[in-house]
Amino acid sequence: MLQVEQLTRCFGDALAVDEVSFEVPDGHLVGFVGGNGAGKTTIMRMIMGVLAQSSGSMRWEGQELTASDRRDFGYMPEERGLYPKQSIVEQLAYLAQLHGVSRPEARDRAHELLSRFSLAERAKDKLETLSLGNQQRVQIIAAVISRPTMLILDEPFSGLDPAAVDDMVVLLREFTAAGVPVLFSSHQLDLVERLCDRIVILARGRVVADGDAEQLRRSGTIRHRLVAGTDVGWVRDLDWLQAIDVSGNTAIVQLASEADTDRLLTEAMRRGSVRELAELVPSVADIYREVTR
Ligand SMILES: Nc1ncnc2c1ncn2[C@@H]1O[C@H](COP(=O)(O)OP(=O)(O)OP(=O)(O)O)[C@@H](O)[C@H]1O
Repeated sequence: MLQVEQLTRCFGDALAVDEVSFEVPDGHLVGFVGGNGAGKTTIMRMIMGVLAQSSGSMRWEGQELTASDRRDFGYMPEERGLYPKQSIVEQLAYLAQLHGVSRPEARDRAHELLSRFSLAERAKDKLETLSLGNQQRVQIIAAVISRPTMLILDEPFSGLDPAAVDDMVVLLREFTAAGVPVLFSSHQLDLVERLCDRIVILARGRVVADGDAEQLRRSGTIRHRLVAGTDVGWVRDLDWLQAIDVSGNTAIVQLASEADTDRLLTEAMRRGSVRELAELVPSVADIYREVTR
């Protein structure tokens, strides 16, 4: 498990990361979201030791995170790091060899991963001859080829087509199933909501929400939709609820308490037939907008 505690980073007078704490438990996929400049890349760089923290600490398996621990981490940096003019399979195999994998085994792994990402035919090509999305697939392979103990991936899904996203999801799930903690950043909130065991939302260098998708969604403002057999304009006259949107026989309302659901249903039935009274739980994207405002 990786634990980040009170991590802070200043650039001159600017506070880029402000006392950030969160955990990436073993076997968990943690999604890191936040607007441009929220601090995601800076935090990942500090975890990887590329950038020093101004204060705070990081722990790995309960002990202070060391350079030796980090050598076994797989990292996909924002500034993608491979050589454009070198053969793909050669540089992937070389990366695995740097981690002590024998040359034949390293080449086998490279070929296997390339074929999983539908790039078997391009193995001997130079990286720069691939499309950007396919280069991205190779960057992902580079992060995982040495079978890391932890994965830190800075926007690994950006630029991938839906098939590559699916391949990537399967791959990440294999790592988490083996107990590896995975932290990745993304702006694709639907994907984060669907995939992650835990979501950490950052705004202006601070953690503004942290939990699983269900916890986050339940923490937001829950509204109700009432659909009646006739016009529901009368909802606007009730002073114990907030009418958000009323149109014809449908109204979206915000109730002060759970008990008011029964009250609204009774009121609606007194006035005619009720077709639907449903809870509208916000999506993670709604929560994101609410907490990063
Ligand atoms: N080397 C640096 N020197 C000065 N300021 C920096 C440096 N690196 C990052 N920052 C500042 O730190 C803040 C956080 O930037 P960071 O790149 O971590 O954000 P991010 O959440 O990864 O954003 P994005 O989604 O755009 O990639 C920004 O205000 C940025 O300008």
